[in-house]
Amino acid sequence: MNSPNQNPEYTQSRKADHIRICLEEDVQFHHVTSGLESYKFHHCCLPEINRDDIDISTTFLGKRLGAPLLISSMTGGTQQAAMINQRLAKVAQQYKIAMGVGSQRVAVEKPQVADTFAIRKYAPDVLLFANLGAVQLNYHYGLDECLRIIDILEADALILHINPLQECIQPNGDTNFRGLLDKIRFICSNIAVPVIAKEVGNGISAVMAEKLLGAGVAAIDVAGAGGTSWAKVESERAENALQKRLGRTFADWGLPTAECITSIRAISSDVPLIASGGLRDGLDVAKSIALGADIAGLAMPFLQAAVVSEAALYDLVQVLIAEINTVLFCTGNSTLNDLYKSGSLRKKISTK
Ligand SMILES: NC(=O)C1=CN([C@@H]2O[C@H](COP(=O)(O)OP(=O)(O)OC[C@H]3O[C@@H](n4cnc5c(N)ncnc54)[C@H](OP(=O)(O)O)[C@@H]3O)[C@@H](O)[C@H]2O)C=CC1
Ligand SMILES: Cc1cc2nc3c(=O)[nH]c(=O)nc-3n(C[C@H](O)[C@H](O)[C@H](O)COP(=O)(O)O)c2cc1C
Ligand SMILES: C=C(C)CCOP(=O)(O)OP(=O)(O)O
Ligand SMILES: [Mg+2]
Repeated sequence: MNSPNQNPEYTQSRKADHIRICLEEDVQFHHVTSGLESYKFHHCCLPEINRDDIDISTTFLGKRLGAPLLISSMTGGTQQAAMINQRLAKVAQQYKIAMGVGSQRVAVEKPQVADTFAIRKYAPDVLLFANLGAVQLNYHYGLDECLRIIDILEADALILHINPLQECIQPNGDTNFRGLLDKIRFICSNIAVPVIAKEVGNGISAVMAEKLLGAGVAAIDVAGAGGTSWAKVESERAENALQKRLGRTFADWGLPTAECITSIRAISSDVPLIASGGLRDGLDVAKSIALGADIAGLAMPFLQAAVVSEAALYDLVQVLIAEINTVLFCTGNSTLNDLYKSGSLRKKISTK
């Protein structure tokens, strides 16, 4: 008999739990922040540019984006998830921003739900990321499964998410992480699309980024601490007091997003770098870019808008774009590259 964590119905119901818990419970970090609030842009009173001339387009992994934004990997596998993915894909296409889907393990275990991830038809021009837990490579998954999930999405890249803390708290979580770097290396050298290594809200350090890049990973999504806490989410799913307590104890564990961005950019000037984890507005996005990220991902804000309506998603992206443009205007920069090079972002002196 299958253990619960290899049971397709169990995986599918976990996907539904994740959406419900994220929307209904307070699962944000409380005591650790993204670190972005410690930075402030230096205001420029005379920008000497026309706001209409500002250009926030960029290129990531060879594809042109209208703005440096990513809808972070979230969902798939249920009817509600299909609706969410469809809405997200349409807004991504409208604004030419990047998008990831949630872990496609459920589609491997239960092929009937593969179509809940099949969003290419709604987003023909969008940079799309497939998604799988790296740990599955220790649980009978290999090249075939990776190729299958890339194919479902006609994805431009494959995200391997790395989530040791979440798997520790998750009832029946997959916690054998032994030897994964070599398995990631094998996948990287045997598939045609780039592989992105991504955490889920606890951050990737410079040391680990270096190892992952050495294994052939093409890009890093830091998914740092300060936003959605997956220890809290899984603690809400706890089946006993120990699991509940474990989730509480580690609710605020991880490396803040700002720290991950600066430390990884310091060891590599050219690694394609995604900032995410606790980014909540266009100011956070602009700060991330100024710190060295190429694009910035948000999960929770997109989920909250997606369950309201497609119109709410259009509103959200418009606001994010207006906020990024306003930062560029009020710092006197016309492009994202100018912003990065300008030194407009300063670390605030602690007043404590
Ligand atoms: N670490 C955690 O995850 C904790 C979560 N909680 C949850 O908060 C709710 C209310 O708690 P209660 O005991 O009535 O007391 P309070 O709401 O008065 O909070 C007591 C302490 O817990 C912190 N806290 C409250 N909510 C959270 C949260 N969601 N995440 C992290 N820290 C939090 C508060 O810090 P601040 O207000 O500065 O964030 C405060 O220091 C309960 O649902 C409880 O499960 C409670 C304690 C710890
Ligand atoms: C409902 C939901 C489901 C998620 N599922 C996945 C997933 O399957 N794979 C993954 O890599 N990350 C997943 N994430 C994590 C996000 O991509 C992101 O790394 C994390 O939530 C931190 O970003 P945030 O603070 O903007 O929410 C999920 C997030 C949400 C809100
Ligand atoms: C939800 C997040 C943040 C990552 C994936 O969680 P799961 O552990 O539920 O994903 P799979 O095992 O189904 O890949
Ligand atoms: Mg998992």
